[in-house]
Parts: sequence; structure tokens; C-alpha cells
Amino acid sequence: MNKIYLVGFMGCGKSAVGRQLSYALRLPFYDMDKEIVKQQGMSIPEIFEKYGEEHFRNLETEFLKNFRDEACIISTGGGAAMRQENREIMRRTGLVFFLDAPFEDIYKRIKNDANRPIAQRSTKKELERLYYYRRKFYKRAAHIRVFTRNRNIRQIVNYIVFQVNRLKGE
Ligand SMILES: Nc1ncnc2c1ncn2[C@@H]1O[C@H](COP(=O)(O)OP(=O)(O)OP(=O)(O)O)[C@@H](O)[C@H]1O
Ligand SMILES: O=C(O)C1=C[C@@H](O)[C@@H](O)[C@H](O)C1
Ligand SMILES: [Mg+2]
Repeated sequence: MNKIYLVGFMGCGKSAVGRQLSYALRLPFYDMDKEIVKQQGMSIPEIFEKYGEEHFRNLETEFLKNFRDEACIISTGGGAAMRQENREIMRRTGLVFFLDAPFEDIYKRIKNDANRPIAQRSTKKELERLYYYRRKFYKRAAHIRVFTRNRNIRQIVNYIVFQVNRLKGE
């Protein structure tokens, strides 16, 4: 149990929180989306366009399966917790936090971002539906849920540090 995984919908703060958490806990930080982009030499919209979403999902599972045994923080892609296999790998190899942000916060953050193909191709209503559909999978994946409403990144990081230290002490 030496990894810390952050899961949740696009824009919930996984990358931003993961980066700050890595300073707070002095652990290396990996952003799954960025690692896949590096490996493939293509952006996420390019991977989706050229090979389709299913292929990207397989790359996510390969990443989780093959990632070295190292204490670190991993911010996952927004869809990574949808597969049971991925959830099992994360729960087995680490502590999983679900960053639970309200849809309105999320929508404000993602609506204009060209780097998120799913946000690009969906209407607000469709994204909202996807948000509610996915929640149960994030909850299933996570050991701990973090409510982010009205909390800034520093407060969220402090809460996760508190939980990690509490569990280490057990
Ligand atoms: N609690 C917060 N308060 C204010 N801004 C936030 C908060 N959480 C995230 N943000 C901002 O929202 C934007 C989206 O966050 P981020 O990129 O970390 O999301 P993500 O969960 O990694 O999304 P994706 O799944 O698409 O990779 C960033 O600009 C980030 O700084
Ligand atoms: O929610 C999703 O399905 C995604 C979220 C991003 O992190 C990327 O992994 C990609 O844009 C897909
Ligand atoms: Mg991210």
C-alpha cells in the first residue's frame, strides 16, 4: 500500500492537488494522462481521434498494471476508475482518494478546455449526466472521499495529508 491515487471526474482537481500533495508528502508525482502522452508521443485528443477511446482506456490499464513498485502519488485520468480491473489494481497497490467536487465547479473549470476531448464533444446536459453516472464508480474505487466544495487546493492537500498520517499511525 505505498501509492496514493487520486480519482474523480474531469476538473475535480486531481492534477492540481496531486502536484501540491507531492511537495507536502515529499513523494514523486505522476499524472497518468501526462505519462501516457509522453509514452505515446501524442496528445490525448490525438490518441482519441486516431485510435479511439477504447484504445486510450487500454493504455490506462496498461499504465496501472505496469507501473513500478514505488511510493508515489498518481493523479488518474477522469475515466480511469470506470474499469473494475483498474479499481482493483489501485485499491490493491495504494490508498485511493475520490475528490468529490460539485458539478457546477467542475463545469466552470472544464467547459473551455480543448485538451479534454469528452468535455469538447459534450453538451452541459450530457456532461452532467456522465458526472452522475460515474459517481458510483469513483466511490467504489476510493478508500476515502474528499469533499472539495468551498475548499481551496491547499485545504484539500492538508486534509489528505491528515488522512495519510492517520492511517500510517494505525
Ligand atoms: N479546489 C479547487 N479550488 C480552485 N480551483 C481548483 C480546485 N481544484 C482544481 N482547481 C482548478 O481547476 C482546474 C482543473 O483542475 P485539474 O486539472 O487538476 O483537474 P483534473 O481532475 O486533473 O482533470 P482531468 O481529469 O481532466 O485531468 C485547474 O485549473 C485547477 O487549478
Ligand atoms: O474523464 C475522462 O474520460 C477523461 C479525463 C481526462 O483526464 C483524460 O484522461 C481524458 O480526456 C478522458
Ligand atoms: Mg488531470
